[in-house]
Amino acid sequence: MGILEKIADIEREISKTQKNKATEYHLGLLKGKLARYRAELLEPKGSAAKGEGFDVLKSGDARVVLIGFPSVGKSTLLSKLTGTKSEVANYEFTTLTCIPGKFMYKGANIQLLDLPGIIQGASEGKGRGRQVIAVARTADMVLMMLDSTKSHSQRELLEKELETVGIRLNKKTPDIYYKVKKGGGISYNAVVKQSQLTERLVADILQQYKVFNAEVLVRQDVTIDEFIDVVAYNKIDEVTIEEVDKIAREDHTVVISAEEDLNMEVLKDSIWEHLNLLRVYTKKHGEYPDFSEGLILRNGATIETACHSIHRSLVNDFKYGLVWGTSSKHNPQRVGLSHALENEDVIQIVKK
Ligand SMILES: Nc1nc2c(ncn2[C@@H]2O[C@H](COP(=O)(O)OP(=O)(O)OP(=O)(O)O)[C@@H](O)[C@H]2O)c(=O)[nH]1
Ligand SMILES: [K+]
Ligand SMILES: [Mg+2]
Repeated sequence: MGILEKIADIEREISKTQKNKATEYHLGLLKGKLARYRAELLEPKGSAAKGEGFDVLKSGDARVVLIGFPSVGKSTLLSKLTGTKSEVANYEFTTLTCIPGKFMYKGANIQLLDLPGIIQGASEGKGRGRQVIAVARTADMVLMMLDSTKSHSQRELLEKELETVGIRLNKKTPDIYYKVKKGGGISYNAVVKQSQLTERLVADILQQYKVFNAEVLVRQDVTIDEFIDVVAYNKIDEVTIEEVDKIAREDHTVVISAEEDLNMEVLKDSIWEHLNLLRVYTKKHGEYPDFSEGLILRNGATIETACHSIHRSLVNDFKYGLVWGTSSKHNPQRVGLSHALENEDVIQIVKK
């Protein structure tokens, strides 16, 4: 009998078995067996090793990837947030490939990817570890998901697993460019005013990597806060209010119940915050801004970036821009292409 048939057999038996005290033990055994077979399906063999079903086209303004141990509720969350159906079941390894969905928040189109649960040893290729991790690398943000009913050591285990493969949590790669030189020490150049980074700090960090001569260019304000990831603790409907309160106090944590629809807006908001996207509104001369639509831009965007996202050739016709908002010194401020935009700015482009 093939493995798929064995799985189907057990699933049939589970669905036929009435759930009560007397059958509890038997059902437990069946679920364990099912999880083992499904784990086998996950082991890369032959063509499956190439990662079929994991190559999902990027779409939207940003990509968020769900990573967590089996059965924490990743697929439940995907279904809830995006309306895309991803199989949900109370046994491990229900999801075997990458399932994409998308949701809109504050005008941004966010792609959310559901993946198989990762297991300890994923970093060495266990389960679909390699494929899952390869997908995680393409993400703008990794959303770590944990089960509130399980031991708190999970968080550390998961972080360790990801750090082993170089997905450094809470430490998003900042936009720093450096070129190693033969001599001359460290030459440091920041295009944007730095609130925390200093030449000395950069030299110290590089020294740790045995780099003593390099040309360093920093293109954004590198702050510690930018490196923070979001951890979602699911199934809070299953634990006491005291427990929820305790978990919620951990850093960068959102407590949710995907099934009971608890705190979904808070989660979406943390995702938005974490992605560091900007929403900028455009207006035409003599008209009110269109607040129903906006341009979704990356952090660090300028008037030039905004022009590109409005129309390919707009930059060629650009005379000057007008800006109302927190990035302008007065309202409106007349600006050039290099003016850096901030969230909720309103802009008007004046053509030649
Ligand atoms: N009580 C409770 N149960 C939940 C919640 N979210 C998911 N579940 C249940 O947890 C089980 C696993 O959910 P899934 O969404 O399949 O979990 P998963 O992380 O996608 O699992 P794998 O794909 O197998 O790794 C199912 O029985 C869900 O009904 C929740 O918020 N509260
Ligand atoms: K599951
Ligand atoms: Mg799943």
